[in-house]
Amino acid sequence: MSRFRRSVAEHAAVVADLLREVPVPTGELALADALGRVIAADVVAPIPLPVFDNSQMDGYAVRAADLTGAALPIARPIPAGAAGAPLVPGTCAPIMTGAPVPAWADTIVPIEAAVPDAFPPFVTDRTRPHDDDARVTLPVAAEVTPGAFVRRAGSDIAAGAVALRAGDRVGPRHAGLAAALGITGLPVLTAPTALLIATGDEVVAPGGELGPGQIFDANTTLLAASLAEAGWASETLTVDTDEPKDFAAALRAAVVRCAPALVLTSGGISAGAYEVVKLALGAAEHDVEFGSVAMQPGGPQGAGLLDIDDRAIPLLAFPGNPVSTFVSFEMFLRPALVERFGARARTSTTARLAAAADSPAGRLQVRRARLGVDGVVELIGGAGSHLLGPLAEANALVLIDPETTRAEPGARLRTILIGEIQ
Ligand SMILES: Nc1nc2c(c(=O)[nH]1)N[C@H]1C(S)=C(S)[C@@H](COP(=O)(O)OP(=O)(O)OC[C@H]3O[C@@H](n4cnc5c(N)ncnc54)[C@H](O)[C@@H]3O)O[C@H]1N2
Ligand code: MOO
Repeated sequence: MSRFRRSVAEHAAVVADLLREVPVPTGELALADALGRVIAADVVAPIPLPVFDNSQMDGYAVRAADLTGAALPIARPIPAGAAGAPLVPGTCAPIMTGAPVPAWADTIVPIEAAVPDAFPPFVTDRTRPHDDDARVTLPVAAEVTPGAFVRRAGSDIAAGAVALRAGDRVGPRHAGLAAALGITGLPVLTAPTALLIATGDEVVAPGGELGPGQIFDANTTLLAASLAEAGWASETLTVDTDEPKDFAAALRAAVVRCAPALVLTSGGISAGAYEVVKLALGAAEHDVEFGSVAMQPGGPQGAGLLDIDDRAIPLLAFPGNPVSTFVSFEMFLRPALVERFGARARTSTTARLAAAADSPAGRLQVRRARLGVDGVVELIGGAGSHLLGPLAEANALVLIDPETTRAEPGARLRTILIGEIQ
C-alpha cells in the first residue's frame, strides 16, 4: 500500500474534492428549526410591509389641505387594529401608532403638536359617547410636511420583492422578518448525517466501565459536537476490535443501516502493529489512501471513497489522539463544510506571540493558545496531541509555518479563533 505525503493545502484540497461528492440536502424547516441554517433559495415577500398605510405616531390623521389654522372637528378615533372609515373632509381623526391611515387623510400630526395636546375624554374613555362639538387646533399646512408620519404600504418591503436571500444564515432578524410576512417555514440547507467511528480495543463509550488500560472515547463526542455546530447530524459507532475483518464488517453494517453522507473514523491509522482502519480500508475494493500530512498534530491522515454496495461514500480517517482529531476537523473538514454546506467559517487573524516557541522543521505546527483583547497570543499546554485540558481552555489555534523552527516573542502568527476573546 503506497502512502502519501502531502502539505496541509494539498490534503485540504483532497478533502474538499471528496466533499463535493456529497449532495447538499435542502428542505423547508419551521422558523425555530431553521435558525443558524443557510437559506437555500431567495424568499419573496408574499405581502407588502407595512401591510397597509399606517400611522407612525399617536396623533391626528388629517388632510394637509385642511390645515388652515381653523380648529377642526374631531372625528371618531382610529385605534390600531381598526378597519377605519374614510376621513370626512374638513375633520381630523384621532389615530394611534400602527393604526391604518383612513382614506383621504395624507398626514399625521403628533398629539404633542396639537392644541390641546391631549386627546379629549371621549377618545381616551371608550365608554363615552362621541362629542360632535369637540375641536382641535393643528399647525397650519406650511408647518407640516405632507405625508409626515405616514408609514406607506410596501415602503419597507414591496410584495414580490426578495425579502430573504439565498446564502444568508437565518438569525433572529431573518426569522422576525419572515414572521412579519406571515411565513412559517424557510427553505434551508438541512443536515446530512455523518457516521462517526471510534476504534481501538482500549476505547470505551463514556458511562461504561473502564477496564485496565482502557480510556473513554472522547473523539466521537468531540466530532459530533463539531459537526452539530456545522449543521450536520451524526451517528456514532464504537468498534472495539483491532481485527480488520471484524472492523470492516461492522463498518459495512453501520453504513447500510444509517446511509451516511460521510464517514469519519478516529484512530488506527499510524505506524502501529494493529492499525485497524488502515488495514481494513486500505483493501482494493475501497479507494482510500493513507499517509502523512506535514502538520503536527494531525500528521497521520487517511481519505478516500468507500465502496459499499456500489455506493461511493467519502471517508476521512483522523488520527486517534483527541487534539489531533480536533485539529484535523478544523484544518481539513471545516473548510470543506464552509465551502459546500454553509458551515460557519472560523475567524482568522494575525496575533503577536507572547513568548518564544520551538516548532518542528517541515511541518505546520498548530498550537493551542489564548488570544487576548490586546492581540497578544499565549501558547498554553505543550505540543502533545493528548492534552485535552489546554484544548478546552484555548480560544485560539496558532499556526507556526513549516519553515520556522523557532518563533520569537512578538512574532506575528496566523491565529484561528476557536472560542471567545475575553
Ligand atoms: N512509530 C510511530 N508512532 C506513531 C506515529 C508515527 O508516525 N510513528 N504517529 C503518532 C501520531 S503523530 C499520532 S497522532 C498517533 C496516531 O495514531 P492512530 O491514529 O493510529 O491512533 P491510535 O494509535 O489508535 O490512538 C492514538 C492515541 O489516541 C487515543 N485514542 C484513540 N481513539 C480515541 C478516542 N476515540 N477517544 C480518545 N482517545 C482516543 C489512543 O488511546 C492513543 O493514545 O500515532 C502516533 N504514533
Ligand atoms: O500528529 Mo499526532 O496527530 O501529533 O499526535
